[in-house]
Amino acid sequence: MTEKKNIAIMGAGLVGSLLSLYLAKRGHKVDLYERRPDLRKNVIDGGRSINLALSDRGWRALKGIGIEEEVRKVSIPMYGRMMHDEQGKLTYQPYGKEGQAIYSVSRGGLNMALMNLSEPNNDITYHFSRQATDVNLRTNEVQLRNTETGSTETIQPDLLFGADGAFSVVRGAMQRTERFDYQQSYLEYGYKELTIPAAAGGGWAIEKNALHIWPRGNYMMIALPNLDGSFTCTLFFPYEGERSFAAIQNEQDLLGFFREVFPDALPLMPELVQDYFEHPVGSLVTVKCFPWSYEDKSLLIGDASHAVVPFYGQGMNAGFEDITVLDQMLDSFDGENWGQLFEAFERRRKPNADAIADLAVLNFIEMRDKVADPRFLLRKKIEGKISEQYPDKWIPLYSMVTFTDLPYSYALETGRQQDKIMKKVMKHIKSIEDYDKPEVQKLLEKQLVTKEKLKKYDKSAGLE
Ligand SMILES: NC(=O)C1=CN([C@@H]2O[C@H](COP(=O)(O)OP(=O)(O)OC[C@H]3O[C@@H](n4cnc5c(N)ncnc54)[C@H](OP(=O)(O)O)[C@@H]3O)[C@@H](O)[C@H]2O)C=CC1
Ligand SMILES: Nc1ccccc1C(=O)C[C@H](N)C(=O)O
Repeated sequence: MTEKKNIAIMGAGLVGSLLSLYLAKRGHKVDLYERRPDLRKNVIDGGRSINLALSDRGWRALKGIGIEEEVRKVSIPMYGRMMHDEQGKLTYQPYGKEGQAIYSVSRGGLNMALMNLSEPNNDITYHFSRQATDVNLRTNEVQLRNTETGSTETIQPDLLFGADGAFSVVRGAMQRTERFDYQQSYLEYGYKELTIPAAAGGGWAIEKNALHIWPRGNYMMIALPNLDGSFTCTLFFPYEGERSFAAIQNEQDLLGFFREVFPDALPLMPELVQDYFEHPVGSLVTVKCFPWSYEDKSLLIGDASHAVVPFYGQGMNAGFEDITVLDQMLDSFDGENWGQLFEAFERRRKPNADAIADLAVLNFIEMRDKVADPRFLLRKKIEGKISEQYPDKWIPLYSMVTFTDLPYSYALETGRQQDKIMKKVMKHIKSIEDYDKPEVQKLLEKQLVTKEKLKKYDKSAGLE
């Protein structure tokens, strides 16, 4: 049995809260420190939360502590993308096979569910309005400031987990150590949260079980359904340029722009002007760093070690998968050398974190631009056919990422190979019927990734 440790987790976001349950389950005493007040008692400042899309990796981690079913009840399945063109005409692209979906959940709601689940556990204690201001990695001392009273205190846990998000203070301390790699990049786009309220008679004003996209080339708006009948919309828009946040200065600019490019959405958005001018513009950052740990004392997890842009809907899922992997590794851990465990963990997760970061940026181009192209949609249909015909040899990239636990790095690499094959295949395709043409079938037989090859991925990079 592993020695019982006093563990401190910085940040009680989704990853910190879930991690606390997994660690307490193993008999450790866990204290969480969160700079925000208790979100169950306070309304958190609105206007800056992109809706979450839970998919298989996230569900697996929730299942591990037995709350999958509870969360499923408050989530809305989205079976595909619904594209709205400039005339309001709709096209649809399913995400996967029949019945496969990603699930819209509210960040606050899920965070609260995790907190409520932890609270009765005597080994888990939440400390709200406590901001970590400095960390001494060598002694594992953390300075905390009470954001309500201004008082300060110092804690010294046995183990420290940095689950304090993209701008992690724990990581900040690691950045000041020798040979710490750190890279941060911002997109030239920001986002603004807007709303489509529930329809007048109740219910959803547009298709409930889809993720809506208004793809417009170099920018887009999306909408994800909420339980109360509303949709949370997010406008992803350049900071500068002819069509940009900078170009919209007043109500007239805003309404003129929406009338022209989102004509079917405008009548559904009575609060548009207020939302737009009141809500801040959020920035879109990718953070890559290495290592993620310091000796046998501290480990970064979730966004603190790998913040990604939201376009694949995988940020939370990747953070939750960190926990699944760590938990698996704890199964065979002798309880002795935490430093070794942390190193093995970061080595295993880093290639996957890098891969999902890159995939997320690529998915922005797909969502804002490619999905408006009929050739792209045809290609997706053809891929669906290939996968139906050769289920062991071809899982589409989106499905590998979203509906399997194959390592993200494997998905990225295989996706690149598939892309090459699809370019050749599409030369012979004008309509879906062409799939059965002998030249297409012959090409596929020759080109297809073999069953063996599909299986041959580096297991050390991901789940076993
Ligand atoms: N839907 C959304 O709006 C967002 C979704 N996410 C999703 O959640 C996923 C998992 O995120 P996770 O890794 O949990 O990170 P999060 O950013 O969600 O959570 C980190 C938590 O730590 C708090 N925090 C930050 N700095 C300190 C500090 N110095 N001391 C104490 N607390 C601190 C943060 O407060 P604060 O928030 O005030 O910084 C936040 O509550 C992301 O990948 C993303 O997909 C993340 C952010 C926003
Ligand atoms: N949750 C999100 C938040 C912001 C932007 C995209 C998403 C998605 O989930 C996109 C989805 N995976 C898609 O590819 O259509």
